[in-house]
Amino acid sequence: MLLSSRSPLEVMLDSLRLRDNSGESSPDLPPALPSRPISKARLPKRLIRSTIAVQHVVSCDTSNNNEKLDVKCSSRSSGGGGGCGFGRKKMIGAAAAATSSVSVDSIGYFIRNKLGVWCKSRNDRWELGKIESAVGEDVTVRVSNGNMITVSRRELLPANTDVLDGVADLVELSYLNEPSVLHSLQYRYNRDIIYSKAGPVLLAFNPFKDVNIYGDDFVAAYKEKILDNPHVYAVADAAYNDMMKDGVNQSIIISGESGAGKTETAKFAMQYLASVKSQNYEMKSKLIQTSCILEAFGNAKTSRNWNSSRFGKLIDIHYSAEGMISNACIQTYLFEKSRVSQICRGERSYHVFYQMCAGAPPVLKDNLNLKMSSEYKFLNQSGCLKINGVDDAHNFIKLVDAFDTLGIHGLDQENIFELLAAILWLGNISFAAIDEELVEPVADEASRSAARLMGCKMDDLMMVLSTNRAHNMTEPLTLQQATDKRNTLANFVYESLFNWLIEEVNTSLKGNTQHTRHAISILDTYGFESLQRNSLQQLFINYADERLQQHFIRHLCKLEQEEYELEGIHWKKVEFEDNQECLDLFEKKPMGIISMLNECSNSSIATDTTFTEKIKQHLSYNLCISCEEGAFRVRHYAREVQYDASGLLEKDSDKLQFDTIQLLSSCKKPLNLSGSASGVMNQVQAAGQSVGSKFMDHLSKLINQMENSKQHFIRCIKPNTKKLPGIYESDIVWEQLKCSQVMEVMQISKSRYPLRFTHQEFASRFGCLLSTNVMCMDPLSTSVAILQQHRVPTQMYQVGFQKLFFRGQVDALENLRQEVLGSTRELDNRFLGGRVLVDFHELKFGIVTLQSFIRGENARRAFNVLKKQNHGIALSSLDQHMTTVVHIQSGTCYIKTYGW
Ligand SMILES: Nc1ncnc2c1ncn2[C@@H]1O[C@H](COP(=O)(O)OP(=O)(O)OP(=O)(O)O)[C@@H](O)[C@H]1O
Repeated sequence: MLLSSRSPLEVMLDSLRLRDNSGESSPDLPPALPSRPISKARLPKRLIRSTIAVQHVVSCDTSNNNEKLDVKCSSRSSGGGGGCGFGRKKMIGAAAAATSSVSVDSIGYFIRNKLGVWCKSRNDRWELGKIESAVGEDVTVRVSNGNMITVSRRELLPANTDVLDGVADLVELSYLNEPSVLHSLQYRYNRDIIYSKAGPVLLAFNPFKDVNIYGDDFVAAYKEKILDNPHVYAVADAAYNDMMKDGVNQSIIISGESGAGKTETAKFAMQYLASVKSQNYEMKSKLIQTSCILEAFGNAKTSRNWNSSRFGKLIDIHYSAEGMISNACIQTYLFEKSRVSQICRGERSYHVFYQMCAGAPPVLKDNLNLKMSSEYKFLNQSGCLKINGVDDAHNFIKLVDAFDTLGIHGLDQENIFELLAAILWLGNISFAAIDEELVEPVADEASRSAARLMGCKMDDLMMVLSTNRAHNMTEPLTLQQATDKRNTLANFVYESLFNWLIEEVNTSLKGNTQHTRHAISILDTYGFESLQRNSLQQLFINYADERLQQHFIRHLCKLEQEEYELEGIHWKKVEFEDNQECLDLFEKKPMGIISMLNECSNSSIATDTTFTEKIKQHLSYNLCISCEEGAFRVRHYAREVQYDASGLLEKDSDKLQFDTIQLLSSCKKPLNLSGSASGVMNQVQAAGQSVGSKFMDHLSKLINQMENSKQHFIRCIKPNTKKLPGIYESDIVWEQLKCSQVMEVMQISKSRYPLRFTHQEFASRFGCLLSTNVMCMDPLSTSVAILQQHRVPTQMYQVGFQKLFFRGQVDALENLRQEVLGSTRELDNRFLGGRVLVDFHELKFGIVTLQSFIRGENARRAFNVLKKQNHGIALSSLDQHMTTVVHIQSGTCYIKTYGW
């Protein structure tokens, strides 16, 4: 009767307790609870002898009788019969038995006890249900809608108890299986709780709606620790506090698919970091306004996201020693310039074009000869000019405000808009046939406006668009060549404008570099892309994504486990998929994709076909690549993508024709177009570096910068492909969790030891907690003595060759240490206080004694003088009188000093 009212968790805990007590392995074992590796601590010999059996109290408060289970751990912790020797890979005896029982994820226990399970239904969906009966391999389950289904026991997974529904950190789930994790996340998502922790990673679900959890009040609540549930503000707060406390640079790495919410998350993190301390108002508003400019010029509507960032960015916010923002800097990479002249159906070019056409005031429109967006070919080619719910005209006003805040004023703004209009007019330049194949540009409103707005001669522009001039030879152009040349020119002008703007924004954010101490960097990466036609841009985006994924698993899966292995502590290795092979495909020198691409784009005889042949010849050993006619497929960690080889080399070499550079150099507009043209020429042509190899260098610098900082990871998740609120598509979510190896990271975190000290560090930090004199002991003996004296449960730590690893309990030791140090300080103060008082009295006594002697001496001298003057008149009576006065004076001084 009593048992029937108990929760399944309680039943399981009881069963575990009974098993532990009896020391036998029951056939009715529950499946693995969170694994608790056994301590490896071996007591140094000296301590083994002297230590009385240490009792580790394992609290099992969940049992009905509230009984405490006292496990005598002296043999375990002393490394005796249990074989728990310190610092070697050992799992013999009790420890080994524990491990094997932990690894048996027996569903049998759930079946026998008719507990809650997840079962895979016929449509391949996980359903929650209760075991009804079992015959052989077949198990009948009553699912949540009341229906009975019969499945094989292999298609069952243990379910967590209801109390664990919607836990803030998924690592707290007893069973970390696919349906349990998905269920927990859905539970939270349905309640608009979009942030959850997956161990060290923050999972951020895109709500596709306003969830009212941002703004000054929330910033204040996280700052003052009134709120501490998972949130991007909490991550930013941790980064800020770690920077201030440890004096180490921090980075917040935000990743996820396109449209998962990276840019929004980065904005919220920046908002918090700009407000965390009452910052300089000007710097704060400048920082916040940069997003408006970056989004107008670098974001566009794509099929996956109406506000997709078409560049990667790293924002460094530098702080002074007092925690005030001193300056900031933005680095961008892989800007998608081809979007200026080519857009897929249903997508848009950069927002700023539409904003200007919709919102420019009449005077500016006249000056630019500006038409509606529908009249420009670069904009109308995709059949999409508007975005639902977005007011381009209003955003234009916000853009101008942002320019003003960042100090980009009057003439510069005019020049920016002139270049934007020039690009639109360039797109409208048409070509007329001069013979069957060759063409020349038409001298009309479009070419006139483009030349005027760029500040070059119309004839020069016409000449560049009708011929190729090289080595004193002039060749007329075909329609395709002329169109490509025009588009390359437009793309280049826009990219130069974008780079110029980033420089201006950085100048404005320069602030006070002298007081800079440390920085927090926010990395908002490109999301993985797989389009219908994938070319160079997608190849590099996906390579960058692959690189960052390697960084993610290296930090959260590889390094952690390698350290445990190196230190020889007990650790059950969590297998994860390493994408190193795919990365080698790109990075290997001299025969990786990027090096080969670089070599081919610098060669005058290489073609796209010879490039793919080269790939086939040199990389076919790598299982992550396969070649086809005019294309190759790469098996990325996220999914397989087919890349079209045509045009790859040209895009990678990114060369401007010589006459185009000359034309740009002659432009009168001051936004450094000519400078950019020669700059590009110098970088690309002189150094012989292709876009790909430049990007690879840039990316490795970026990764190095992050390696040298403390890292905080945020993984953004797209809950559905419809981009709508309230829809949770489990398979879409699972795909993202699986690809990014979040499940493996959680499994590692579940049993990881987040705190670690070298023996030396631990001994010197907590040595003050030992009651006996330990000065002669080595650091390991001291450390173990501290752990034993303070009864730190063995499942809370492990002792490695050089380090101690902790899962917790260090806070308690730290508090004790503070108490001990606090009372020592008080004693010191008391002692010092008494000492000062004694010193004061001694000094005072000296001064007063000196004073009395001086006064006495003065009086004696005055008496002698008086005696001589009165020639012995009443000499004896006077003599007696003076002597009495002097004695009285000296006596008074003595009494003043010492009292009676
Ligand atoms: N926390 C949030 N609250 C409200 N809406 C959000 C949030 N995060 C994302 N969104 C919505 O989702 C859209 C897409 O988000 P965002 O642009 O940040 O995605 P992304 O991952 O940066 O995509 P891309 O890689 O294409 O740039 C946003 O424009 C916004 O409408």
